[in-house]
Amino acid sequence: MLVLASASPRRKELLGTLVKEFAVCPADIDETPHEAEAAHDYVTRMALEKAQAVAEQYRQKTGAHSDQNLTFKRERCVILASDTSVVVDEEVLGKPVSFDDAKRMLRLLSGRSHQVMTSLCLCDVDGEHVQLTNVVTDVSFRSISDVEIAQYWRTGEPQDKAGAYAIQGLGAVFVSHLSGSYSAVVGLPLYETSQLLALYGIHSLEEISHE
Ligand SMILES: Cc1cn([C@H]2C[C@H](O)[C@@H](COP(=O)(O)OP(=O)(O)OP(=O)(O)O)O2)c(=O)[nH]c1=O
Repeated sequence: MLVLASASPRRKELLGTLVKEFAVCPADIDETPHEAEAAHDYVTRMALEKAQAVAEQYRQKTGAHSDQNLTFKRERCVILASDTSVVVDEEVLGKPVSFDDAKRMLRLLSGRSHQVMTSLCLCDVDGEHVQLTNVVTDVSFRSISDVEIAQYWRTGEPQDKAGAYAIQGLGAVFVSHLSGSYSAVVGLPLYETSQLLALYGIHSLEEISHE
Protein backbone atom coordinates (compact mmCIF):
# COMPACT_ATOMS: atom_id res chain seq x y z
CA MET A 1 0.00 0.00 0.00
CA LEU A 2 1.17 3.51 -0.82
CA VAL A 3 0.36 6.28 1.65
CA LEU A 4 0.58 9.97 0.74
CA ALA A 5 1.53 11.85 3.90
CA SER A 6 -0.16 15.09 2.96
CA ALA A 7 -3.19 17.32 3.39
CA SER A 8 -2.55 19.03 0.06
CA PRO A 9 -5.24 18.50 -2.60
CA ARG A 10 -2.62 19.38 -5.24
CA ARG A 11 -0.30 16.57 -4.13
CA LYS A 12 -3.21 14.12 -4.12
CA GLU A 13 -4.20 15.10 -7.65
CA LEU A 14 -0.60 14.97 -8.92
CA LEU A 15 0.07 11.56 -7.35
CA GLY A 16 -3.17 10.33 -8.94
CA THR A 17 -1.59 10.78 -12.35
CA LEU A 18 1.12 8.23 -11.43
CA VAL A 19 -0.66 5.74 -9.17
CA LYS A 20 -4.24 4.46 -9.20
CA GLU A 21 -4.67 3.48 -5.57
CA PHE A 22 -3.18 5.10 -2.53
CA ALA A 23 -4.24 6.22 0.91
CA VAL A 24 -3.96 9.80 2.13
CA CYS A 25 -2.92 10.62 5.68
CA PRO A 26 -1.96 14.19 6.63
CA ALA A 27 1.15 14.59 8.78
CA ASP A 28 0.87 16.85 11.78
CA ILE A 29 4.35 18.27 12.38
CA ASP A 30 5.87 21.52 13.59
CA GLU A 31 6.96 23.37 10.42
CA THR A 32 9.01 26.08 12.16
CA PRO A 33 12.48 26.44 10.61
CA HIS A 34 15.44 25.99 12.98
CA GLU A 35 17.61 29.02 13.62
CA ALA A 36 20.01 29.64 10.70
CA GLU A 37 18.77 26.47 8.98
CA ALA A 38 19.62 26.50 5.26
CA ALA A 39 16.63 26.31 2.90
CA HIS A 40 17.79 23.03 1.39
CA ASP A 41 18.18 21.46 4.85
CA TYR A 42 14.79 22.80 5.93
CA VAL A 43 12.76 21.33 3.03
CA THR A 44 14.61 18.02 3.35
CA ARG A 45 13.91 17.84 7.08
CA MET A 46 10.23 18.72 6.52
CA ALA A 47 9.67 15.90 4.00
CA LEU A 48 11.51 13.44 6.24
CA GLU A 49 9.55 14.45 9.36
CA LYS A 50 6.20 14.27 7.51
CA ALA A 51 7.02 10.76 6.25
CA GLN A 52 8.23 9.63 9.67
CA ALA A 53 5.17 11.03 11.46
CA VAL A 54 2.82 9.11 9.18
CA ALA A 55 4.98 5.96 9.34
CA GLU A 56 4.61 6.16 13.13
CA GLN A 57 0.81 6.42 12.81
CA TYR A 58 0.75 3.37 10.53
CA ARG A 59 3.03 1.43 12.88
CA GLN A 60 0.51 1.99 15.63
CA LYS A 61 -2.34 0.90 13.34
CA THR A 62 -0.65 -2.26 12.10
CA GLY A 63 0.61 -3.45 15.50
CA ALA A 64 3.68 -5.41 16.56
CA HIS A 65 6.40 -6.99 14.42
CA SER A 66 5.81 -10.45 15.82
CA ASP A 67 2.56 -11.17 13.95
CA GLN A 68 3.50 -12.62 10.56
CA ASN A 69 0.50 -11.24 8.66
CA LEU A 70 1.01 -7.78 10.08
CA THR A 71 4.71 -7.92 9.28
CA PHE A 72 3.77 -8.64 5.68
CA LYS A 73 1.42 -5.64 5.60
CA ARG A 74 4.07 -3.41 7.16
CA GLU A 75 6.61 -4.39 4.55
CA ARG A 76 4.21 -3.53 1.76
CA CYS A 77 3.44 -0.09 3.12
CA VAL A 78 5.34 2.80 1.50
CA ILE A 79 5.02 6.36 2.79
CA LEU A 80 5.50 9.36 0.47
CA ALA A 81 5.88 12.93 1.73
CA SER A 82 6.91 16.21 0.18
CA ASP A 83 7.55 19.81 1.10
CA THR A 84 7.55 22.92 -1.09
CA SER A 85 9.14 26.22 -0.08
CA VAL A 86 9.80 29.39 -1.99
CA VAL A 87 13.31 30.71 -1.43
CA VAL A 88 14.48 34.25 -2.13
CA ASP A 89 17.83 35.62 -0.91
CA GLU A 90 18.18 32.51 1.30
CA GLU A 91 14.90 33.38 3.05
CA VAL A 92 12.37 30.55 3.16
CA LEU A 93 8.83 31.74 2.40
CA GLY A 94 6.13 29.44 3.68
CA LYS A 95 2.39 30.04 3.53
CA PRO A 96 1.30 33.61 4.32
CA VAL A 97 -0.44 34.05 7.66
CA SER A 98 -2.14 37.35 6.74
CA PHE A 99 -2.60 39.85 3.90
CA ASP A 100 0.40 41.85 5.15
CA ASP A 101 2.51 38.70 5.13
CA ALA A 102 1.44 37.86 1.56
CA LYS A 103 2.10 41.44 0.50
CA ARG A 104 5.61 41.29 1.95
CA MET A 105 6.26 38.00 0.13
CA LEU A 106 4.91 39.12 -3.26
CA ARG A 107 6.84 42.40 -3.03
CA LEU A 108 10.00 40.36 -2.41
CA LEU A 109 9.27 38.18 -5.47
CA SER A 110 8.25 41.04 -7.76
CA GLY A 111 10.40 41.73 -10.86
CA ARG A 112 13.06 39.07 -10.23
CA SER A 113 13.71 35.37 -10.02
CA HIS A 114 13.46 33.04 -7.01
CA GLN A 115 13.83 29.36 -6.33
CA VAL A 116 11.16 26.85 -5.48
CA MET A 117 12.58 23.95 -3.49
CA THR A 118 10.57 20.78 -3.31
CA SER A 119 11.78 17.81 -1.33
CA LEU A 120 10.53 14.29 -1.62
CA CYS A 121 10.81 11.48 0.92
CA LEU A 122 9.83 7.86 0.61
CA CYS A 123 10.28 5.35 3.40
CA ASP A 124 8.75 2.13 4.63
CA VAL A 125 6.42 1.89 7.60
CA ASP A 126 9.35 1.27 9.95
CA GLY A 127 10.76 4.64 8.85
CA GLU A 128 13.58 2.75 7.13
CA HIS A 129 14.83 2.46 3.53
CA VAL A 130 14.59 6.23 3.31
CA GLN A 131 14.90 7.78 -0.14
CA LEU A 132 15.26 11.57 -0.24
CA THR A 133 15.59 13.95 -3.13
CA ASN A 134 15.37 17.68 -3.70
CA VAL A 135 14.20 19.48 -6.81
CA VAL A 136 15.09 23.13 -7.35
CA THR A 137 13.19 25.20 -9.91
CA ASP A 138 14.00 28.77 -10.90
CA VAL A 139 10.94 30.96 -11.38
CA SER A 140 10.97 34.55 -12.68
CA PHE A 141 8.21 37.06 -11.90
CA ARG A 142 7.35 40.25 -13.73
CA SER A 143 6.91 43.35 -11.59
CA ILE A 144 3.76 43.29 -9.49
CA SER A 145 2.06 46.45 -8.21
CA ASP A 146 0.52 46.79 -4.75
CA VAL A 147 -2.90 47.12 -6.39
CA GLU A 148 -2.38 43.76 -8.09
CA ILE A 149 -1.24 42.18 -4.83
CA ALA A 150 -4.47 43.33 -3.15
CA GLN A 151 -6.55 42.06 -6.08
CA TYR A 152 -4.73 38.72 -6.04
CA TRP A 153 -5.20 38.33 -2.28
CA ARG A 154 -8.95 38.82 -2.68
CA THR A 155 -9.15 35.77 -4.98
CA GLY A 156 -8.28 33.60 -1.96
CA GLU A 157 -5.63 31.77 -4.00
CA PRO A 158 -2.44 32.85 -2.16
CA GLN A 159 -3.64 31.84 1.31
CA ASP A 160 -2.49 28.20 1.47
CA LYS A 161 0.42 28.38 -0.96
CA ALA A 162 4.13 28.72 -0.23
CA GLY A 163 5.34 32.18 -1.31
CA ALA A 164 1.69 33.37 -1.53
CA TYR A 165 1.14 32.33 -5.14
CA ALA A 166 -0.09 29.38 -7.19
CA ILE A 167 1.57 28.85 -10.57
CA GLN A 168 -1.29 26.51 -11.54
CA GLY A 169 -3.83 29.26 -10.96
CA LEU A 170 -4.09 32.99 -11.47
CA GLY A 171 -0.57 33.34 -10.07
CA ALA A 172 0.58 32.26 -13.55
CA VAL A 173 0.05 35.86 -14.71
CA PHE A 174 3.17 36.82 -12.71
CA VAL A 175 5.40 34.03 -14.06
CA SER A 176 7.50 35.18 -17.01
CA HIS A 177 9.90 32.20 -17.02
CA LEU A 178 10.43 28.81 -15.39
CA SER A 179 13.47 26.57 -15.48
CA GLY A 180 13.07 23.20 -13.78
CA SER A 181 10.02 21.17 -12.82
CA TYR A 182 6.53 22.66 -13.11
CA SER A 183 4.96 19.82 -11.08
CA ALA A 184 7.53 20.41 -8.30
CA VAL A 185 6.34 24.01 -8.01
CA VAL A 186 2.73 22.82 -7.71
CA GLY A 187 3.85 20.46 -4.92
CA LEU A 188 4.99 17.07 -6.22
CA PRO A 189 7.78 16.56 -8.79
CA LEU A 190 6.32 13.87 -11.02
CA TYR A 191 9.50 12.72 -12.74
CA GLU A 192 11.42 12.29 -9.48
CA THR A 193 8.39 10.72 -7.77
CA SER A 194 8.05 8.09 -10.49
CA GLN A 195 11.78 7.34 -10.25
CA LEU A 196 11.62 6.83 -6.48
CA LEU A 197 8.38 4.82 -6.62
CA ALA A 198 10.09 2.44 -9.07
CA LEU A 199 12.68 1.68 -6.38
CA TYR A 200 9.77 0.34 -4.30
CA GLY A 201 8.42 -1.71 -7.21
CA ILE A 202 5.68 0.77 -8.13
CA HIS A 203 5.87 1.45 -11.87
CA SER A 204 3.58 4.28 -12.99
CA LEU A 205 3.13 3.25 -16.62
CA GLU A 206 2.19 -0.31 -15.58
CA GLU A 207 -0.07 1.00 -12.79
CA ILE A 208 -2.05 3.39 -14.95
CA SER A 209 -2.22 1.36 -18.18
CA HIS A 210 -3.62 -1.79 -16.48
CA GLU A 211 -7.32 -2.22 -15.75
C1 LIG B 1 4.71 27.90 -5.12
C2 LIG B 1 3.46 27.08 -5.08
C3 LIG B 1 3.10 26.36 -3.96
N1 LIG B 1 1.94 25.63 -3.93
C4 LIG B 1 1.55 24.86 -2.74
C5 LIG B 1 2.10 23.43 -2.74
C6 LIG B 1 1.95 23.04 -1.29
O1 LIG B 1 0.64 22.48 -1.11
C7 LIG B 1 2.03 24.38 -0.55
C8 LIG B 1 3.31 24.46 0.26
O2 LIG B 1 3.10 23.95 1.53
P1 LIG B 1 3.64 22.55 2.06
O3 LIG B 1 3.94 22.71 3.51
O4 LIG B 1 4.73 22.03 1.17
O5 LIG B 1 2.41 21.58 1.86
P2 LIG B 1 0.96 21.59 2.49
O6 LIG B 1 0.98 22.13 3.90
O7 LIG B 1 0.03 22.26 1.52
O8 LIG B 1 0.60 20.05 2.50
P3 LIG B 1 1.29 18.86 3.35
O9 LIG B 1 2.41 19.44 4.20
O10 LIG B 1 0.19 18.28 4.19
O11 LIG B 1 1.79 17.91 2.30
O12 LIG B 1 2.03 25.40 -1.54
C9 LIG B 1 1.10 25.59 -5.04
O13 LIG B 1 0.06 24.93 -5.02
N2 LIG B 1 1.46 26.30 -6.16
C10 LIG B 1 2.59 27.05 -6.24
O14 LIG B 1 2.84 27.67 -7.29
